[in-house]
Amino acid sequence: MHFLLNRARFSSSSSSSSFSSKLLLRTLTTATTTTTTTTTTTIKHPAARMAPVTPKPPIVISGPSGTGKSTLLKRLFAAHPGTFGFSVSHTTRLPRAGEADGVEYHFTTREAFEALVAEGAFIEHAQFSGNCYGTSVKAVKDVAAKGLVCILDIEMEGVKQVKKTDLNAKFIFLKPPSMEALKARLEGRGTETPDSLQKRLTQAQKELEYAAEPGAHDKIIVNDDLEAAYKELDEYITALL
Ligand SMILES: Nc1ncnc2c1ncn2[C@@H]1O[C@H](COP(=O)(O)OP(=O)(O)OP(=O)(O)O)[C@@H](O)[C@H]1O
Repeated sequence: MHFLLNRARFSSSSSSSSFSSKLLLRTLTTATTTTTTTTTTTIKHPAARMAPVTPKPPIVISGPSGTGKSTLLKRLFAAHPGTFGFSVSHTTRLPRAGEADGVEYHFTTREAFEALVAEGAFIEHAQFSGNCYGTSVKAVKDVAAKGLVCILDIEMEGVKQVKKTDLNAKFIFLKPPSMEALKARLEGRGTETPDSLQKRLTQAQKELEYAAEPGAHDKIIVNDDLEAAYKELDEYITALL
């Protein structure tokens, strides 16, 4: 549940109140699903002779709580309007007034939700305030199918789950300059109790150890100077696009 709550905090500072945006699962792709085989064997229309568009991979950004993921992603989204798409999460909670199935969420029963869990449909799922929430692999692919790029802002366990899927994601790790700086940022954000601060710092240590494993991530960015970190992130993602 820890990582989902993190996303909830992110969302509270964003314009949307839906859980789907809290998870920040967004598909970054410009592609259709046309394959090379199809285009070389069946095309007749001139447009179809063009080189097939390569699907852009979802981009997973992870890093300890307080390292600056939300800060950098907000800036990235603002700088590239129309590039990123939001995935729609599943939830067992009832729709609120104005919420439509398939828009804010895929509203589902607990039985249906558990069936999806059993078949391994979710990248991550958790309970929050008595309701289940989950982000499915299909939800990420659905955004990609709309011609948008997906960013998944998740923690270490989510990263490991994504690696088990066929999403072919790219993994960026945002690293704090030091544990002291991380602690200062979390304290400065004013969102933590002494207990939650300690939990986040303990978890941060685990994330840093995982990130040190060879091949855990495709790109590691140290968020020391915010401008420099943003530039590095923007350049890396732009190159992927
Ligand atoms: N390079 C930086 N230098 C100093 N402060 C920073 C820097 N980057 C982010 N911050 C500040 O650190 C705090 C934590 O950043 P942010 O909330 O973006 O972290 P996060 O990784 O999204 O955390 P969580 O995973 O808990 O959502 C914020 O108050 C932010 O303004």
